[in-house]
Amino acid sequence: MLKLEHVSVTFHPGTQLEKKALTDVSVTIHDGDFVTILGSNGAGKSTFFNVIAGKIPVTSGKVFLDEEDITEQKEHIRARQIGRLFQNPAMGTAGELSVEENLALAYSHSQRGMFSRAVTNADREFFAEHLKTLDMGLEDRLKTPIGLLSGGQRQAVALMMAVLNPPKILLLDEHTAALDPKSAHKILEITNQLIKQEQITALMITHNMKDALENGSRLLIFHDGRITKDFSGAEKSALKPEDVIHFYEV
Ligand SMILES: Nc1ncnc2c1ncn2[C@@H]1O[C@H](COP(=O)(O)OP(=O)(O)OP(=O)(O)O)[C@@H](O)[C@H]1O
Repeated sequence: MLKLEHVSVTFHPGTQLEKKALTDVSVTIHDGDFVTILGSNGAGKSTFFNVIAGKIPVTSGKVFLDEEDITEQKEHIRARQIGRLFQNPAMGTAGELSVEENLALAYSHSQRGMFSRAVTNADREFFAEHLKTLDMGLEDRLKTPIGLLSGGQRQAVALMMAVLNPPKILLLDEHTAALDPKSAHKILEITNQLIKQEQITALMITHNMKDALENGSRLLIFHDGRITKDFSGAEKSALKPEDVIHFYEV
């Protein structure tokens, strides 16, 4: 369970550049939730993720993961329990290293808290077995430098890197936005498959309203640094794009 209590973030406080990015955000994300997140540009969605990941400090408020207060915990420590994917698949993967070396780096860090690119035969088999479930032929490209893969293939590997040792929380930060429609669809399909298979608690920021409505079990809408709507269950299922666009302004 992830809980934010009265979290506010103000950038450059007390200066002319002062900007309140989050204002008194309180929310509980339950185990097994798959939360999609919508909101206009500058609404505070990425700041919300940065607070959860420990990339930026809160100005006030608290963050708890499974009852543990992680408000002051450093980003690299949280990274063992909180996975994150970005719009650009190049972020979080090392282009010059092979697919299997990238997987080994992620796996060793999540398992033992240290980075090792060494790959044993058992690792190779384990990685191939997992990649096979994606049905993209990536199990035959273990030795390929990841920088030579297409954006969609690279994002699929990044996704696998994030879930090989399933994190408590998976943050998906517009992770399909830079892909062509077919690849974006495939990555979203794989995302759903892995979340379900590994029972991961996930949050996904998207600007694609259809994706936000058709995926996940809960929808949060951000506006001006606050969560202004929180839909789940049948209420979420009944939502239509024309309902949602109205909430961007509220
Ligand atoms: N490091 C920073 N320094 C100063 N202001 C910032 C910083 N990061 C974000 N902001 C500001 O905080 C507000 C919220 O930004 P944030 O990136 O969280 O919005 P967002 O909802 O993710 O937007 P988008 O959909 O455009 O990615 C914006 O006004 C932004 O300009």
